[in-house]
Amino acid sequence: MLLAIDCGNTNTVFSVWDGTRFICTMRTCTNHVRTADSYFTWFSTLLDHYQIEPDITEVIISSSVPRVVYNLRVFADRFYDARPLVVGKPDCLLPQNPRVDAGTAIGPDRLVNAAGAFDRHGGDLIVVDFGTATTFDVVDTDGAYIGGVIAPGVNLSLEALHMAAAALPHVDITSPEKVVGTNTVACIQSGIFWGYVGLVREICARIKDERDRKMKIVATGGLAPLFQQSENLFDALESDLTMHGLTVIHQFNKDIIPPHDS
Ligand SMILES: Nc1ncnc2c1ncn2[C@@H]1O[C@H](COP(=O)(O)OP(=O)(O)OP(=O)(O)O)[C@@H](O)[C@H]1O
Ligand SMILES: CC(C)(CO)[C@@H](O)C(=O)NCCC(=O)O
Ligand SMILES: [K+]
Repeated sequence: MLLAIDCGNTNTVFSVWDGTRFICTMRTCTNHVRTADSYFTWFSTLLDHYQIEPDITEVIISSSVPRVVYNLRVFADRFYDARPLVVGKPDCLLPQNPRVDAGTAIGPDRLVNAAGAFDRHGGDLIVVDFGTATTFDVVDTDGAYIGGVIAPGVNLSLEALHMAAAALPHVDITSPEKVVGTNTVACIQSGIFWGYVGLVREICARIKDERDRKMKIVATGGLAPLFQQSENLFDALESDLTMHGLTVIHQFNKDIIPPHDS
């Protein structure tokens, strides 16, 4: 079985793929001081809890935080005797090569999203991911990642207001019914929610204009459902898009490099 690991700047997600479906998904905070032993303690405790005994033989990692990769490599090697594929490293090939400015270190999560979305929907896509950052990944007709947009994430924007303004409390995102808030919390919620609705609409419209073609908008990330329920901004909503992309990239590398006998 395959263990797929997606390390974002806020959360790290482990999912076990049995070849047909994800049999479990576990989430922890991203922390570069976490050791291989500590990942295993956390992971095996949850596997015990769910009474799952997966036969993990392969590991793939996508990490937006370069510093965590070392300990995850040690984790894969020590506990599963596996040499992980790491997205963005030269030995991890992508189904389609990205077309961006030379020297650009594209976020592995964006490459993975592009591969996962192309596998499910074909080309000419905008993938919107509501993570620590809100990213837009543009996928060309042939499935290549060709660039996109990076905006601050929803929770980051809420936190920034609280941090910078003495009188503004920490507020959780919600979809307000009205635009005009009649208290401080409602005013902030309105600014963030409707502000992001506008941001998503405007950026997608401008990408379609610039590309001069029809494009499908696929959304993922924790807050995508909130925007979809209220405003129907996306053509598809897929909570497992990054994990799916990891299985696609893993399979692609397996198919082109058949395992040795012996
Ligand atoms: N209704 C909601 N209100 C507030 N937070 C929410 C809500 N629904 C989901 N979330 C949050 O969304 C987050 C999951 O989002 P996701 O995994 O896409 O991004 P992330 O972990 O924040 O970012 P990254 O992947 O960059 O680490 C979780 O932290 C969860 O608490
Ligand atoms: C934009 C984030 C933080 C989103 O997770 C990540 O993809 C990243 O660190 N990207 C590097 C820069 C780039 O993608 O162009
Ligand atoms: K993410």
